Amino acid sequence: MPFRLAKLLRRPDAADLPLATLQPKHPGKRLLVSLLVAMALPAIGVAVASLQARWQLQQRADKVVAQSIGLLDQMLGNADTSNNAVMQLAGGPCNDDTRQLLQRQVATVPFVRSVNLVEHDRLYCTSLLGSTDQAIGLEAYVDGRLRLRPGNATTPEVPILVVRQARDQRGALSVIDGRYLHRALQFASDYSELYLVVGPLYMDKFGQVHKAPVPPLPQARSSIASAHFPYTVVAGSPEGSIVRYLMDYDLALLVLIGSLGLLSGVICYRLLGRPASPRTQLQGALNAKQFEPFVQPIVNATDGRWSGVEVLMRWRLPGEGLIRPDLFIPMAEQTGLILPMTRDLMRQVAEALVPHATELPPHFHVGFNISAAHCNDPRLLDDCRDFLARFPPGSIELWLELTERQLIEPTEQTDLLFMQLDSIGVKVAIDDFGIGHASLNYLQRFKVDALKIDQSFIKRIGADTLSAHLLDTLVELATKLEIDLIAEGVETAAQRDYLRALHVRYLQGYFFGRPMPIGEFIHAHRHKRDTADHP
Ligand SMILES: Nc1nc2c(ncn2[C@@H]2O[C@@H]3COP(=O)(O)O[C@H]4[C@@H](O)[C@H](n5cnc6c(=O)[nH]c(N)nc65)O[C@@H]4COP(=O)(O)O[C@H]3[C@H]2O)c(=O)[nH]1
Repeated sequence: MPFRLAKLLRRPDAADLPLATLQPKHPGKRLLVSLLVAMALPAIGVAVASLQARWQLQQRADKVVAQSIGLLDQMLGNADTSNNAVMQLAGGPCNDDTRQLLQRQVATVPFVRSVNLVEHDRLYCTSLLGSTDQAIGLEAYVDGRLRLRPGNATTPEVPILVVRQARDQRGALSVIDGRYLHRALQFASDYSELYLVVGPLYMDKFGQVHKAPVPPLPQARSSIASAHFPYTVVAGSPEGSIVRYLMDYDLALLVLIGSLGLLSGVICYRLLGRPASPRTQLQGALNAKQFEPFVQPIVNATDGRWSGVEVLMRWRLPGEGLIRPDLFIPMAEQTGLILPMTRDLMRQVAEALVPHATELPPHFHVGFNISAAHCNDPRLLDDCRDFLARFPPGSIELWLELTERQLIEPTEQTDLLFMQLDSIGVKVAIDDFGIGHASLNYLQRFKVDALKIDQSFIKRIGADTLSAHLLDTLVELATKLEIDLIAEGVETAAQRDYLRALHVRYLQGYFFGRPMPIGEFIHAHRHKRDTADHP
């Protein structure tokens, strides 16, 4: 099998594995968000409509109270006029002339039903009956001026409002018919109540008089006390009036808003069900710090000691576990996100390794994979400089491994970058060497410190003579160019022995250790050092 084909079979092309399949699934969250969106619009709509209804009812109540007060003050003012007109008769005889004068007031003054004279708190002359003798019940008059009654002896079913005027022991009483009062309270709408309150009694909008406290009117309440007489007019709406108002006037609008809310919830549910773009997913994962470094030991072939690590990125996706890099690295390279992802990886590795730098052998290799995009990004130099600066001098060697997944176009800029990297001591290795045609170009163009022999060559050790020859040739090439060799994918003792015999300097593979979190690596390294266990 040609090597390139073998390589493709070993590692599926990430472009064929849509990143969307890696998307975390949160059906509950999706439903919840959609429900919230579906409810948001109706909730706002109902809140606005309620506010508007409340405002309209309040405006209406204020207006109605002012209108009623205006009309009632006018009626009571008329009664006062009648009282004034007959005051000089109070205490005098109640003869036909007196009665005629009283009746004249009734006939000429609007709203006044009867006019009466009082002496020593007893009614002794009325426009209706002439002479009489009745106690007026002064204590029932509010401020000695006004008395609301559900009815009297003449018309027990019809409420009356008595307006009193008195001087010394004499006085006049003018009576306003309750039916006029009732008219003044008819401005109230279906959604509100309107009360005329006189002392402990009140009249409602139906003309009924009640001896009880005014019922609570919690919504759109308005009340005005007359400036001229001891009474108050109260308007307001009982609990539930706003809902009734909305149902009567805004039902169609509310149904429309509800339907729009439902529609937006359905749209939201479908949108949330759509996979996010790979870039969005990767960016989200980067923001959520879901990429983390694993390290795989690189072994010195001669003595079996761990002389370095290759840093391999892992994506810890909630609900999915660890994701292999070949499922997301190609997309990260295509979107350019590989640059910030690698920067973050370098930061994490430095943070985790620096505290243990003294435990590691001197010039410990730390290798990062870099892509074509890095080679056109001048910040790579700063990132490498920052990384090295965090370690004690001489404690580590920073290696950059170039792959062929995306071809590096050699330009003046890349030449300069590689020169600068070399000047700060960064080593460059060509990854997966031997399987792609660009490897040799890289070798010619860039100053390369090491070649990593691709795993496919190692796997075939002992399988056929052609592979053995190819491997020998690679080793010969590296020796001639005075470049270090690293063999990756070493899985058996036979492979190790073969590579040792060829004087390949560094070995990497499951035979020595799988990629692992840095904490685990430090632990394993200590154990190896203390037990001198070198396979
Ligand atoms: N069968 C077998 N496999 C072995 C053995 N020893 C090591 N491996 C695997 O071989 C791969 C070696 O890394 P690579 O060739 O640079 O290939 C890497 C590298 O090209 C890329 N990659 C990983 N991390 C990064 C990164 O941070 N940046 C970039 N640009 N690429 C990365 O993803 C590729 C795959 O990485 P991994 O899945 O970690 O796979 C790793 C490692 O787990 C072995 O004995 N047998």
